[in-house]
Amino acid sequence: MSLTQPAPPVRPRRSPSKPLAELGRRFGDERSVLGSSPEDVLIHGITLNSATVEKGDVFVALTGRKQHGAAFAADAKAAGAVAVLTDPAGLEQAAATGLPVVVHDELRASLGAIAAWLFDTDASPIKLFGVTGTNGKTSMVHILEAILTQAGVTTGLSSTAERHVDGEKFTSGLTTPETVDLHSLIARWTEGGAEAAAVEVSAQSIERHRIDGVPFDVVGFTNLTHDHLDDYGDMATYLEAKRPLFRPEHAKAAVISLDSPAGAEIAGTAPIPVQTISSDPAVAADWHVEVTNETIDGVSFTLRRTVDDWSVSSSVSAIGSVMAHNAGLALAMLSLAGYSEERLAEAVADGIDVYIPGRTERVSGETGPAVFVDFGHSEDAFVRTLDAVRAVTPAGGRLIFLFGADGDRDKTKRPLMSAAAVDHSDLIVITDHHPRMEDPAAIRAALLEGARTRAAETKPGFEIVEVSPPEAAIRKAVSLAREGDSILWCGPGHQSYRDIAGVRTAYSGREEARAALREAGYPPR
Ligand SMILES: CC(=O)N[C@H]1[C@@H](OP(=O)(O)OP(=O)(O)OC[C@H]2O[C@@H](n3ccc(=O)[nH]c3=O)[C@H](O)[C@@H]2O)O[C@H](CO)[C@@H](O)[C@@H]1O[C@H](C)C(=O)N[C@@H](C)C(=O)N[C@H](CCC(=O)O)C(=O)O
Ligand SMILES: Nc1ncnc2c1ncn2[C@@H]1O[C@H](COP(=O)(O)OP(=O)(O)OP(=O)(O)O)[C@@H](O)[C@H]1O
Repeated sequence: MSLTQPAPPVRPRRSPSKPLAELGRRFGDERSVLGSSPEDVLIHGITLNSATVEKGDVFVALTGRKQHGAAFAADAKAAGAVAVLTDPAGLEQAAATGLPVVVHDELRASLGAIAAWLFDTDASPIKLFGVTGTNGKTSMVHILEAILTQAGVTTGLSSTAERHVDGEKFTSGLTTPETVDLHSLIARWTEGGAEAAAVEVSAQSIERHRIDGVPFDVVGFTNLTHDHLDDYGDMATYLEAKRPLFRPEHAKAAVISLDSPAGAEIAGTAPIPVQTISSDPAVAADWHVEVTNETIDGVSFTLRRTVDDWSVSSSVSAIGSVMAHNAGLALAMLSLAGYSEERLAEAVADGIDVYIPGRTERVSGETGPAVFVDFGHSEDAFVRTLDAVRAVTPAGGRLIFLFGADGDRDKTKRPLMSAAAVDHSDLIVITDHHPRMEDPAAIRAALLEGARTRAAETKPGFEIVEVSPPEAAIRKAVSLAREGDSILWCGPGHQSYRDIAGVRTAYSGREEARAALREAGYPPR
């Protein structure tokens, strides 16, 4: 796949086949132009992007932020589209192609119903799990998948990192696919015989109608902490963007973590059955998670249900107490969905064996410093992952922290990220991440200022190094580290590119870290 093209949606192998006339009747208005024999035109797929059109598709031309999709209707026709579905603003350009055009006033808000009709999503027997929250969504859906697989359940997954179908892995574009792509994915899971699927649900996807018409059985809430304020302005607005997931039109029931203040707010107001979970024994909740051991290979925990004192002890092969909490939340969601306690306990009796791509992922081998690559890009994620790595760093070992910040994203979090870095590590290396259209030196300068201010206040003499580009920064971090030290690199996670001035350049933080270790004489994992 090209780095600049959208990831192609996952489609069912047996394409749907529905008459254009029915699409027009159900969803079009009087301005629609269906041509002379719409009963004979069959729709076999649907897409929002001209670059991913296949023969027989209806092309959805939406009003975008930058442009109108109808500008690409001719490209869609050339690629095999048989009709265009658009809003009134797109009608003229769409009709100019000579293709039949179905017009709908509130197009984005009706795409869920349209996709559910085309893919028969309502008839899918799959148990659907959705997870939202600022941090932990990707980790959660991979943990849900791991537990279900260990319980013998055939499973699908949709995360920021990957989509999983029938044992096959597909590249993700958006965290939560566009509406029509999500319904298409559910159709593919259904066709492959999946019994359950776990879907990561971003706040952006809720408000942009991407999960419309998707009947979640149980949804989970991890936390709400400072991020995305470029999109939402303040935390109250950000919370409002998450809230609709916990309404009957989207979900039948929910498990909500009380570990951030927004949890109690959502749990107290959600008009669906809700259970709560906390890692604080002093907080009243339906479930409690207690961490019992942390090692470099993972974390052990006990999950206990308040009502009957039922408990299960297990471990998860990912480091940090947050991963124990994520595993507890996942088990509580599965229990609420109807999986029996016996089945769940048996599934996790030998631990939860999960690989979460680029989340506190260890890339170092048996010798040299322990090196972890992570996707964290917020203050809370920094604190949690730094503490997780600290807990598995041998006594006397230093924790070296390498990080950058996203360009063109919430700038207000930069000083907070730097302060967290100073507070929770022993030495920091500031570098670049995705500068996007910003000047990378200016982003580093903001991070440096935040770090120097915090260090001057609380840790005089604290060592701060600035190195650009990140390929050089990770080598610098490795050169500074000794046996027994740990290096945590937050930012690149699972990704295989960097966005520099709007151009995606091939690049993998995990591979750069492995190369840096190899060059230093430490065979990596
Ligand atoms: C702000 C936002 O949500 N933007 C989304 C939106 O883009 P847009 O409105 O700017 O689209 P546009 O470029 O004006 O184009 C208009 C229409 O023309 C179509 N088009 C465009 C070009 C072309 O060659 N052919 C074509 O058909 C586009 O598909 C689109 O439908 O519609 C596009 C097509 O579906 C999305 O790819 C794009 O997501 C962008 C990539 C994005 O970054 N979204 C972020 C905010 C997002 O949703 N993030 C969350 C996760 C956040 C997190 O947890 O960190 C997510 O769920 O991924
Ligand atoms: N429950 C949690 N609470 C706080 N931090 C967490 C939690 N689970 C994972 N993290 C950390 O948060 C960061 C992001 O993790 P993850 O990718 O699972 O979350 P996410 O919600 O999918 O984020 P994104 O939307 O950015 O992909 C990582 O640093 C990870 O180690």
